[in-house]
Amino acid sequence: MAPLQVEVYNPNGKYRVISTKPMPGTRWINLLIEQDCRLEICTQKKTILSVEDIISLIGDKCDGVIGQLTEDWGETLFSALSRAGGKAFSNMAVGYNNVDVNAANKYGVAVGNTPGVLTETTAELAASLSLAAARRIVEADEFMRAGLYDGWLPHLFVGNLLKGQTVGVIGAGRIGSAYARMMVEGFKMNLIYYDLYQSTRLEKFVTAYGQFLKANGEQPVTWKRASSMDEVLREADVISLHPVLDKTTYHLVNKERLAMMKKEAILVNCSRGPVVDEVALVEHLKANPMFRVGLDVFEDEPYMKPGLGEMKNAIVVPHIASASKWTREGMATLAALNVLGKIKGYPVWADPNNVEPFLNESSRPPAASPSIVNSKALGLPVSKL
Ligand SMILES: NC(=O)C1=CN([C@@H]2O[C@H](COP(=O)(O)OP(=O)(O)OC[C@H]3O[C@@H](n4cnc5c(N)ncnc54)[C@H](O)[C@@H]3O)[C@@H](O)[C@H]2O)C=CC1
Ligand SMILES: O=C(O)C(=O)CO
Repeated sequence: MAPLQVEVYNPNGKYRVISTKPMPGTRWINLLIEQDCRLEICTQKKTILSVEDIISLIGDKCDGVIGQLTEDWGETLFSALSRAGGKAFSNMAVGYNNVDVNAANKYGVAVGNTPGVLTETTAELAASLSLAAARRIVEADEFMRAGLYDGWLPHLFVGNLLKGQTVGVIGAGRIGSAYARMMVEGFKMNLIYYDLYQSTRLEKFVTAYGQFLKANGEQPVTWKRASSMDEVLREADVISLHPVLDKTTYHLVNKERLAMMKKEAILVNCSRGPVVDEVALVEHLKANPMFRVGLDVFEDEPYMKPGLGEMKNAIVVPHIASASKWTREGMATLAALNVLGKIKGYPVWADPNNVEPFLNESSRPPAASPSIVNSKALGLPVSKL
């Protein structure tokens, strides 16, 4: 196999760090090279690197790797990294369903992710898809560009008014809660949510906003924590999916559950494709033309299941929910600092829900790894900062 193309920074650095892709911004590069890392960025023109590609990048000596959510980080890669002396890996993503954390534990490799910095950006895309679906923006845009508009008509592209409707959130963690707040405050929707845990902050937010509306003579918004996911599916007009992908959430939305939803409901997925049974979804879209979806993620990325691309009632975008400049640069910084922190023997940041101090460009980041998902399993020290 011919060696993959790489760009090398600080060739005489003591620690060899690989990034399997070029990432936005330069701060992450500077932070690594200032701390004695030789950085090799793979610049090969190939969107998804195979396990063999990554093994060849790791080579005989490698201290840490920054990788992507499209890569299969399992036993083979962690054993290769460990043989090369590596102790650190970070996904440039908050989701890490592409990583076998048990395999990483076996080889003593720390696994980093990038929470928080993408919360609002991802929630904003979910909100955009919700609005685009409710008001049929993509269909209307295509109609206009096709030269079909010949004058205003009372029935032209009639959609749904969100105000006063119910928004349903499944997985009310960081992103799900941020999305819920946007839809409740921005569009005065009532909230129903389902999560394994209670989201007290979210509940307090909706209560306070409802009181504010009431004090101003408006209809107050309401919230409800559902006791089952099915309750959300039956009651909500717009449903957005934000859980992690694991065994419990695989095909969470299947044929039976689609059938429970309102005929004119909107379903948004900015979590992971396999949370929805996409074949069942295509059938449901065909049978229910007023049901609409906004999808950022797909079961077999980069592919769509047959028929999905032809459905007028589906809006599809290529996994761009975290794609704002600030967020992507911040993700690169967090991923680099996860790897650097482990290499330098720094402790793990105590609160992965507050990574702001790492993102402030005018000061040095704390001497810690921002977010290591297997820190407990590896018994890593926690920062007291
Ligand atoms: N489309 C995109 O570009 C992006 C996708 N994501 C996806 O969004 C996911 C969530 O991210 P965060 O909000 O930061 O994570 P988080 O950990 O704060 O939230 C996930 C929530 O899902 C809940 N959950 C887990 N299992 C569940 C179940 N069976 N039923 C209902 N809820 C369940 C958890 O209790 C938690 O509150 C990531 O794991 C990732 O897969 C994240 C960022 C960008
Ligand atoms: O962070 C993630 O999990 C993504 O899907 C991309 O931002």
